[in-house]
Amino acid sequence: MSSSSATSTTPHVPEGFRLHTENNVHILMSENEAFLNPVQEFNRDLSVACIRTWSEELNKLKQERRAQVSKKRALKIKEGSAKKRQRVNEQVSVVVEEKPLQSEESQGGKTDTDLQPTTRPEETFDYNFTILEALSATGLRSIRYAKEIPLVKYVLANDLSPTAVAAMKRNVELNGLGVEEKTEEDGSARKGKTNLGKVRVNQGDACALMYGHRTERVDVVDLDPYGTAAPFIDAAVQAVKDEGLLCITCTDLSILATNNYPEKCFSNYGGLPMKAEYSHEAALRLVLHAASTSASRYGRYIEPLLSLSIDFYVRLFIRVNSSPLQVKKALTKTSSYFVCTSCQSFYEQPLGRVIEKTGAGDNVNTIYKTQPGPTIGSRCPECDSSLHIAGPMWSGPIHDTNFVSKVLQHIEANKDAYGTSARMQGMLTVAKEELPTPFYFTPTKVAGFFHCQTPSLEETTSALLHAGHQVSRSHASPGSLKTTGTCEDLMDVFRSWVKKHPIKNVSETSPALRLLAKEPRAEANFSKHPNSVTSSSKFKIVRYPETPANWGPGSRPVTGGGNKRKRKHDN
Ligand SMILES: C[S@@+](CC[C@H](N)C(=O)[O-])C[C@H]1O[C@@H](n2cnc3c(N)ncnc32)[C@H](O)[C@@H]1O
Ligand SMILES: [Zn+2]
Repeated sequence: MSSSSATSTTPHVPEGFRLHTENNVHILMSENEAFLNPVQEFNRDLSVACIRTWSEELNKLKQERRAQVSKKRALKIKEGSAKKRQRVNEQVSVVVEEKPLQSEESQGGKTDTDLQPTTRPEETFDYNFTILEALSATGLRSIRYAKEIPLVKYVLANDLSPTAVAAMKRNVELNGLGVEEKTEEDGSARKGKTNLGKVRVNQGDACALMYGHRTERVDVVDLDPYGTAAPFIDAAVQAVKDEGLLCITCTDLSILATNNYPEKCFSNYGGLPMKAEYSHEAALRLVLHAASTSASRYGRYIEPLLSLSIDFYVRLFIRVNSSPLQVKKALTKTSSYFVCTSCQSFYEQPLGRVIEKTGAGDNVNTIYKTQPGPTIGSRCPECDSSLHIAGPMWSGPIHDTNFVSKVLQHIEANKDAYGTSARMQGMLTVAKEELPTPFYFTPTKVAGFFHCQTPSLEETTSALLHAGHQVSRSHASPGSLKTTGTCEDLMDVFRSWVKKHPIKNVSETSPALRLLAKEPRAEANFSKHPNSVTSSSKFKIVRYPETPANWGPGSRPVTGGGNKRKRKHDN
């Protein structure tokens, strides 16, 4: 069961409402009042697990730091009292040289240990943290955070729509999180006020609220809007504390992961999307780019902890910190890509580089330079087709393996706490092993470019491993592989494959012939490599589950201030 104190009894459902229950949180729904997408349970489960893991790690860190500070302070006091005693002794010995020094006991029974500050034992200190959910709708997510994450101090749940806010207040009460507030005038208790409890409801514009928290920052900001989160990112990166967590959902994959609206993608994320089977990873990198450039403006930088492409949306968990040095390095984690219009080979064009020069006295002078380019000619070296530009986008790692392992451990130990734990385990196991290098491919797709029979995942993996490259899966697509090899290395594997499995009936104009016009630099070895089975494929886990029922971002309710009809770009 959920780790929270759950409301176990089914509440009374007033006429005109229906009850939605997710993980012991009850939500009253009425027609067109506030938005709720049941398919997003996976998103909410994942968010509870990630925020909880992040908070427990931060708590440990704060406890360690506190213990160190107390230790140092105690040592200083000890040193101070020893010196003081020495000074007193010296004075005494000068005045009455023959008089022996007093023992500690005779100084009123005080010892060094007694002079230390009376600090609480470190294990009793817990860092209770705050969450700001900028776009809360029914409040389901905020209520789950408040009930299921032990270290939450309170959640600030906000929505622009008055009807959503009314629903939220009702749901907070329904789940036993409303508190009584004493009125200032007569001190009488009024039931139903929600601004002091564990979920504090606010009606207002998300950006206005977040900009209001620029000085008094919160620990976690969660953005789960309709469509794009882009208009909220600038305010969000400023509202979150150092070491804080920024959680972002974007459902506008028609913009982020296709080439249909490049102008819209550029205006929202500052980079261009790509048309390729790996465009969903590009979508993640474009959102990270938007977060990184926004953060940089305020002397802050991002560390992606987990970046997932799921069903019809992307969900990212990003740590935010301040450091002028790391801000400068953002340039070196940003690239554009040239993508072949036929065979989807990609060529990275990094934007910046760091040069470190050691000067006099071993002083290291760091200089930032632009990268030379172009890194590629105007045609694809593999098939001679034209190339399109994508990005700039984030080119650094998209997950923190250590963090993903911790989330996995938490889910494994709390399987019953989540409705979607099997799927979470599957996806995170793949994400944990994912190579940090950009993009993935599927043997099926590449075989399609060659018009050849498809080698199995094991054959493709083995050939790449035998050639000295690393291989992993990608969480973003079933049957996909990532490799440290170049696109030429991959194409050579397929050129070798075609020699063993010749193709027939290919038209003279087919790009397949152009791909085969190049000889492979070495003959690929398709025999089973001992490392070809990654641990994620050893487990019987749901790595790539079926598309859930009622799949999709859902549609907005038609009434209420912030709830307008769905726009063209919303999904
Ligand atoms: C997709 S729903 C949120 C779903 C919710 N996070 C969940 O997990 O169930 C988006 C919400 O954003 C609200 N909204 C839209 N624009 C807003 C703005 N500028 N400020 C605050 N809320 C806004 C809408 O009223 C809607 O309730
Ligand atoms: Zn090509």
